[in-house]
Amino acid sequence: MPSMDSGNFKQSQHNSNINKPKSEHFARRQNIEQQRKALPIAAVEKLLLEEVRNNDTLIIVGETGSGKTTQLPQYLNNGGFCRDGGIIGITQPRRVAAVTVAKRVAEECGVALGQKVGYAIRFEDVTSSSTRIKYMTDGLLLREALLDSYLSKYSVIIVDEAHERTVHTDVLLGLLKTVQKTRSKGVSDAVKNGMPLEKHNGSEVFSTLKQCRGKKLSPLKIIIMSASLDARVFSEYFGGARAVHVQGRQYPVDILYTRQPETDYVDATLITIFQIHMEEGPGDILVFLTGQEEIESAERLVHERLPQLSESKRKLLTFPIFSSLPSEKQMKVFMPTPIGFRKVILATNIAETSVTIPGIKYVIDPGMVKVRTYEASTGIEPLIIVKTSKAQALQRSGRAGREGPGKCYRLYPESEFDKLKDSTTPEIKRCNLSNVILHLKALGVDDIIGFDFIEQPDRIAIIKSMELLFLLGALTDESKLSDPVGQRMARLPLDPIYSKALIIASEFNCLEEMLIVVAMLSVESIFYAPREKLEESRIALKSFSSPEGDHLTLLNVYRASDEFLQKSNLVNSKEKAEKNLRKWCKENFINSRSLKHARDIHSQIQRNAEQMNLHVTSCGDDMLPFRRCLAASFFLNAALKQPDGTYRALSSGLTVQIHPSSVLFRTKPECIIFDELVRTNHNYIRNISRIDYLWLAELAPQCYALQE
Ligand SMILES: Nc1ncnc2c1ncn2[C@@H]1O[C@H](COP(=O)(O)OP(=O)(O)OP(=O)(O)O)[C@@H](O)[C@H]1O
Repeated sequence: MPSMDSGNFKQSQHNSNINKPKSEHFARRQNIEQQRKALPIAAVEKLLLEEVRNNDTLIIVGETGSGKTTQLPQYLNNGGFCRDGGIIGITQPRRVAAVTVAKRVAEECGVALGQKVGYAIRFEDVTSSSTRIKYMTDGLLLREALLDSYLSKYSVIIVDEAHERTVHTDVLLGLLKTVQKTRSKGVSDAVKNGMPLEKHNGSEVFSTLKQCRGKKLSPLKIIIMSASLDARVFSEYFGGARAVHVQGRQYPVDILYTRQPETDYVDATLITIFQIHMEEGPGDILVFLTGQEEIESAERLVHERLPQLSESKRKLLTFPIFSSLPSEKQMKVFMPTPIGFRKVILATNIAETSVTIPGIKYVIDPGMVKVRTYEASTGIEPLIIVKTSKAQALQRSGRAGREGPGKCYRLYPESEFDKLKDSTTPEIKRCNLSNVILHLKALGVDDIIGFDFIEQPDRIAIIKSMELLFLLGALTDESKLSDPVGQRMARLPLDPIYSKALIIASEFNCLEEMLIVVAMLSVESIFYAPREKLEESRIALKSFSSPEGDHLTLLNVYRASDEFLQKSNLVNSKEKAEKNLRKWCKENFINSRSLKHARDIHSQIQRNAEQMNLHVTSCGDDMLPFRRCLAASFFLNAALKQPDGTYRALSSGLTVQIHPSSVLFRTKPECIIFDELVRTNHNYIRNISRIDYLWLAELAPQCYALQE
């Protein structure tokens, strides 16, 4: 076993064990040490190190829970791959995995988080100059590449959970391939030029090289990892890279199927939760649902049914986890369950890979997932609920059996499992590519169609997205990133239309308003209207609503909540003021979780805007500049009223209808812009504002012209 670095342990300020009695702390460390030794991967530590030394690219496939994510980076660090200050970077598709795994590994190493072991996610960097093992999201590493195109501080990059094939993972793979080639070329050029090379860990290190701008670079080691990977695809992409399999799983997981298909999977989920609770032994339950609304309604239903149980059986706690939940709330699911209680975690696929949630013994998997799709012909990105792939089902069951034997209840017959797709369609094949293109252009990749993607995105989707970027002014006639609009848009972590709105809002003197509106548009449903209180919720909405539309209505809600919070802060503690705000939200039928998320996004994007020297000024009481600014940025989503009361979306020609939740549902103005198009049984448009038709030709002449 490699020796554990306990050097920082005693001085650590942040170490969670610091106040624990010595004996308790010692027992926990011993326990962790034993757990580490028992992991299947521990038996092949030396072998894996040899493989990494001998291969610049390695693919590792191993069962869920075998120890890949937590152990391999530690083995590499102990094996000398961080000598000379190199960092081992491990990417995860999701923030929650990056954070929780980093915490666990810091604990295993006995160091304070942010020292030897750290993490970085968008807007949160818990690393320091001594960090050697760094967990991060794949999106974050891509952003780092904008600042350092050689990723020169990394000696090894591990792309974890590569089977998920997020759009960020796919772009990252292409980028890493180029970086690896450039860095290796640096070495071979150095050899050609007779430059002395030092041998170290099987890699050559060179000290001065013009191509690398004098930076000390070693060839980059790339490791692709997952439990459910088609190793062949990745191996071929990396020119026949070596693939190794880590055998063995830690604890068995019993898989149970239903006899018949379920007609209502949410109801079947509730029945299964209570069945486990009543009939099975101790252990927490992890449930996979498709989204915030489904989770919140399942949570309500669990609480409605609890009083029907005997008093001793009512000790059931529910915890939701989905991506738009503020991170401190997400972290609650990782807290130990109080003695005598059973915890039910209602999660989206955010908890599907990499994470270990302590206490989970039972997993309920209805087999469904919500995905965004993209129709290049109309530019619509509908969210649809589809069946999971086999790879996802495997990952979900893998969340049980991490601390002991577990059970996974798949709410569909076994014959259905056999029919599932092996893996999920890569996101790059079903998403709007404008963000990817913006990013690649900012990285200096001009020929997008020629970029070496692991799987080529649809050509029409590329062309459509380029067209969109051109119309937004992000690309020049030569398809280069424009300066400053395109350059600035690439720096903002938002959808291109929102980025454009912020950039031009500073010219219209309404950036203060636009920052709020973009933050509010970035979260799921601010308003909620329970069926039994529809009339009351309508009255509440009226007190905020603006005759100009939903954007100004959202602005009114944000400002009213801000005013309330500020007043409350004057006479209360911070906690009390926040509690009062939640009460205020409830009274006004506002989703307090979504509002909190919007407040976080607001402070983040305001910081971005200030860093870019954009002027954060307000248009005051005159909202005309703000509405003109909406027209100048959302012009691609403009629509005109038809005689029958429906609308024609001007850029796609689609017939659309105003969603009943809009404040303009009854007024139906002549010309509008909208934020999104949702496809149910109708093409509904949501978040709408009234504009003047003439503004389109004036503010977006690249798209619209006045007819003589
Ligand atoms: N936060 C944690 N608390 C308790 N045990 C943990 C924690 N994180 C990891 N473990 C233990 O370490 C084991 C290995 O976890 P690790 O994430 O390294 O596995 P993995 O092979 O990467 O799995 P996956 O493919 O599911 O991500 C887990 O099965 C669990 O027993």
